[in-house]
Amino acid sequence: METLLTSLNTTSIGSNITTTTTTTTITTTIPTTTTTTTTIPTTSNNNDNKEEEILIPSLLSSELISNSKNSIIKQSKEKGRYVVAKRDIKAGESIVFREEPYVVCMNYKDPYERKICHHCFGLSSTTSKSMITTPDFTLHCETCNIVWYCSNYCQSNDLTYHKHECFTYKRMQSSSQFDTSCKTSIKLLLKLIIKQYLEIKELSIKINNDSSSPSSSVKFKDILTLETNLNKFSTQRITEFRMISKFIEKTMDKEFLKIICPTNREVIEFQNNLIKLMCILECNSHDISFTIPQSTKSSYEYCSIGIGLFYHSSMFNHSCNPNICKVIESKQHAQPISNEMVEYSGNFATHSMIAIKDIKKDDEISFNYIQITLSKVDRLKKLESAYHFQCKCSSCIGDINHKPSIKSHSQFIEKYICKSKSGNCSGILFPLNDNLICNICRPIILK
Ligand SMILES: C[S@@+](CC[C@H](N)C(=O)[O-])C[C@H]1O[C@@H](n2cnc3c(N)ncnc32)[C@H](O)[C@@H]1O
Repeated sequence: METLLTSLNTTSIGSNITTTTTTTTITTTIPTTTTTTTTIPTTSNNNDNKEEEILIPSLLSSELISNSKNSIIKQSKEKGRYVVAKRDIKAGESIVFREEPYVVCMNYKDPYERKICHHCFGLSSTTSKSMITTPDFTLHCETCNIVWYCSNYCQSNDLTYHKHECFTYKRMQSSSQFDTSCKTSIKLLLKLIIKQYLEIKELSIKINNDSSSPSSSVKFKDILTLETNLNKFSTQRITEFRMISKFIEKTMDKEFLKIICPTNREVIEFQNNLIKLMCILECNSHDISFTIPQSTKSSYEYCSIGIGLFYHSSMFNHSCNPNICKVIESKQHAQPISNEMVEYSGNFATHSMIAIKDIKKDDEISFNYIQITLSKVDRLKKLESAYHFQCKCSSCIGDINHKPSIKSHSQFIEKYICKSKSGNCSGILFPLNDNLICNICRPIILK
């Protein structure tokens, strides 16, 4: 069968920030989505031809974000939902603070797959200056040989997911049907399905125990409200999605599938849902990128090592002239948490959306899904093919050869690059409570 070249590739929705001293690039990646018609409210019901902006307070997503003191969600027919500043926001402030991924996975066959824990995303060494000399983990799944862990703790916690995905991983290795990036997307898709399964199971336990502990976190039903752009994908692409869907259905544990889709009708729904989920992942997933130490002294490279789906961060639209960027709290220094470091809970792929410019109340808050240093023609082409929209941002309207200024990015980096560790840490400082913290060396730096 034909290889799915670049299938479900993670096109980055992200800001690219490059430092001069190190090669740090902050890239947020939201892969393209396909939309499901039912759950996403549109403005078209009553205003078919009007480009009217409306607030959508009743929408799940906006309920989840409603606690934000910084932003509110609006919607237009042309741009779908988008985030708007509720008040003046200063450069350096966090817009969505410390959002943990709903699902996350390491890239398939990533060069660093044995040096970054597949569960917590912590690095195998917190001191090594070079990834070449950083030791490989020894703990791994001996059945599939795809997942590697920093500790028994992470391995046993990951089992909740891994026991359901291991067989598919194994089959994926010998399959020539899909390319590497497609296999990464399949990994993330599996996590999404397993998460759905775990939620169903959790719910039934709660019902049986008559427990009503409320949970405020993002749920699978919220994920289904993300943009899918379903009708905008080519027939060929949907055919590719169907192949992936069949592969997953064939390789996943039958008992497991029975829980998700107990009836025949639900099996068909499951197949259609997989297509929808693939669309959602394409339009909404983010690159997980870390600043990785290189062999040259004080040199770092920002590398994409995985992908994740972040619900709240998926509400931000793209602009080639962005006013926020995403910073991953790479937990490279997870283990040696000392008294002077913050207590950390959560996944190391947790990220923050940070203002890189002063933003005025009522301004749209957006970041760049793709590299803004590309030419306008290339940007428009990429956004259209990967995210299914025509960019009409200030940088795209006008001169065909115009390249957006990256001055604001460099200025931001200048100000928010960590200068600790004899001035060569090169992490990114992000706000935590009333302080700033470096995403690499993690000492608190008072604002
Ligand atoms: C991550 S979602 C952003 C939120 C989305 N608008 C929604 O309603 O859920 C990405 C999708 O939003 C739309 N989008 C993002 N930026 C846009 C822009 N500048 N203009 C028009 N549509 C945009 C595209 O359909 C894109 O695939």
